[in-house]
Amino acid sequence: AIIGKDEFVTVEDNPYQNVNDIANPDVGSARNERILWPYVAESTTKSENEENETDENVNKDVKPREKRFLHWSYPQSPIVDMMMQTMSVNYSPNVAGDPFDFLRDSYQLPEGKLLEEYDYIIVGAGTSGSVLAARLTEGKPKATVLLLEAGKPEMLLSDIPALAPYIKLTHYVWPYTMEHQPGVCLGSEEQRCYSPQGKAVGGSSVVNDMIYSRGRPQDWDRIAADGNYGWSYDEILPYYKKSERCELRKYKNATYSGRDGELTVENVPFRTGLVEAFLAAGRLHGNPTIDYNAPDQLGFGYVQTTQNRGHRLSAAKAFLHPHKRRKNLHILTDAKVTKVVIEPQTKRAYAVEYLKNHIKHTARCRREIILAAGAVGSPQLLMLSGIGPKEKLEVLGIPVISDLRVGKSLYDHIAFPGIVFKLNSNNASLQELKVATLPNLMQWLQFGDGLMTTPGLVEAVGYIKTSHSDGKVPDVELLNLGGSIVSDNGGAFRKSLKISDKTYVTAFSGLHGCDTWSAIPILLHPKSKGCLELRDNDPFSHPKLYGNYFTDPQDMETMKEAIKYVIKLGESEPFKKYGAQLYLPSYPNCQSHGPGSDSYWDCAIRTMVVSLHHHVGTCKMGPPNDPEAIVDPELRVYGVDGLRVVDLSVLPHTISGHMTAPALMIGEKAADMIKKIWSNVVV
Ligand SMILES: Cc1cc2nc3c(=O)[nH]c(=O)nc-3n(C[C@H](O)[C@H](O)[C@H](O)COP(=O)(O)OP(=O)(O)OC[C@H]3O[C@@H](n4cnc5c(N)ncnc54)[C@H](O)[C@@H]3O)c2cc1C
Repeated sequence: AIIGKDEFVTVEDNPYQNVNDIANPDVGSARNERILWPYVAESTTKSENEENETDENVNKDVKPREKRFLHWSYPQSPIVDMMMQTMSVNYSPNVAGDPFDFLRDSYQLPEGKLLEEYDYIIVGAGTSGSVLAARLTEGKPKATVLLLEAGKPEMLLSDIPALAPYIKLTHYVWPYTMEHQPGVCLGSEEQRCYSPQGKAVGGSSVVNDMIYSRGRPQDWDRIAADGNYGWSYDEILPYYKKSERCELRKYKNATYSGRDGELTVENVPFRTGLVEAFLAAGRLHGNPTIDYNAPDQLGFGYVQTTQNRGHRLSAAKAFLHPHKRRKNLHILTDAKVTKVVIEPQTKRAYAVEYLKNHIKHTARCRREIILAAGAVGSPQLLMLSGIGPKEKLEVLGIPVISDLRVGKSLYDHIAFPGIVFKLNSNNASLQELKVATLPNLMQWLQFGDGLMTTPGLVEAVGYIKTSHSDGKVPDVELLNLGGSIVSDNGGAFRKSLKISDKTYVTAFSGLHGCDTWSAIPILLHPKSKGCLELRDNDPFSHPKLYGNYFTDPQDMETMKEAIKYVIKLGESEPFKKYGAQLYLPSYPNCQSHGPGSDSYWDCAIRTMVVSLHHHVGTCKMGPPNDPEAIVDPELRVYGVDGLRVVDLSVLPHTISGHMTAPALMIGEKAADMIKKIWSNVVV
């Protein structure tokens, strides 16, 4: 049964909800009994926006739950391939000496060897690079593409949404750490903020939290108004729609959603009751419950994710895996590009150097080299290849090809995961001991639903404008969790943020085993500007990343206001039934500040601030008269022929949302621009 507005599932009755079960009670309950999951939900709360939605309509929209084993559409490893499709072993290793290679997906060269020369070389099979490669190799005439990726293909474990925090601790990331900044990230290991990026076929989409959000129309219109033709919201919307296959329960027929793309966007099939409290608290404070990607509405909404029936859908799985046998698409994994080779006289990029199995290779290209190595990898490669600030390159002994301000701007979304409410309930929040069970794993394997589908605890997203916003776009996002930083008792969640043992244990260990709730405020448009520099001329060194967080004092004020807003939500009526009490951690370095005082929050923020790893701006896009621009609005590098950058590094500043959807959109748009330019050339 679905209960009425303003009523809530009581904590004692039913702490958890499985959305599919609610929609299909007949199918759901029987199945759940069989797979031993004890917390079968019977009810949920209707939001105000769901008033018109009859139970019948909801049920009609939701696909019946099916077993997945026998018809899984994109198997994840050769072993699974083998189990599901054939009885014969057709596996040959990708990387000699990698003991886990047999568990990973594999990308073999279709005819076993590389070509002498390619039409396009793409560096980085990440979020943008995957979609770009897929589009450039589809249709006719058949252009040849070499896609070079430093990381490895994904595997079954990276498919499980609940394991997102763990994946960030594996070799599927470049473990970048920001340079030390006094007074910031005081609670992080070595007092340095951690900012990993994905290193995998699929890039950061293999390690991210799967949240799908597109930013506000005004974000894109602002970018266009700065002289970037083709980037207004109306012009980019078709590219968002092109990738998307919208499977949202309520909004799949929205005009701004895509239905025929490869990237499934769906709600998480599992929710705790806490998300209803968050949305209800939002409504009480004037935030309607909406589709937060709707261009004309601002408010709170259930999280939308890049999952396909409860499995992570990385860019690789959506755009590369289905085309791995295309003869004109050659994908090399574990291949780290070290340099773009540019003819010094003509300034034309014609080859890349890369290392695979410790052997240096050169790959040549006829038309274009496209860097899609991400907001850290792409500027690093440009500078190693002689494109960057002259004075810096000369110091490092790198011959200068084009003197551009590469890396001079670096923006990021930063967040504060330290607001925790203690609940006087049992089983209201997600706790690792209850999530990480064999029955839950079996449920996920069989049906792709249940607790394993929760993406790093995130259940809803809200956008607000503080008194510091420009009035046009929200300046804060709230990430609502079905738990908090303590939900795994100091395990992968806080380790993936590199919060130090000392800080964590002193501040939070008192909450171990307790039910908790948290919402994380994120600064969407920090004014503080960071930068990126080469550490040296070794392509294997990590570049220096300077966050310069809170160097503009307004950022601190915005964050404090956002924290107060979350506290207001947590103290409002919908959370009363959970007995929610704000917990003020005693951080080791903040003990001289009265708990809850303004200076306490200042200190707490400086201790617990974390990066959301949403770097942008390092290869800024801009018109020719922009002295900071690295690429033009068609993403061509100024001063060099045959070289583009196609990833998030080109965005001039942050947008009001997360970054996967924009990275895919950039890949789609770039593919169209490139195809158009070369459309008259016969291969
Ligand atoms: C831990 C984490 C969580 C996140 N959570 C979310 C979220 O929930 N929702 C959301 O929308 N966004 C999220 N993001 C952000 C988003 O996933 C990324 O910003 C986006 O995917 C970046 O896309 P990209 O194409 O620019 O780069 P990437 O996807 O990072 O791709 C770059 C690729 O280039 C490769 N590469 C780099 N250098 C070289 C080289 N020299 N040679 C060969 N290959 C190279 C890398 O290995 C990588 O595979 C998260 C990011 C991270 C890291």
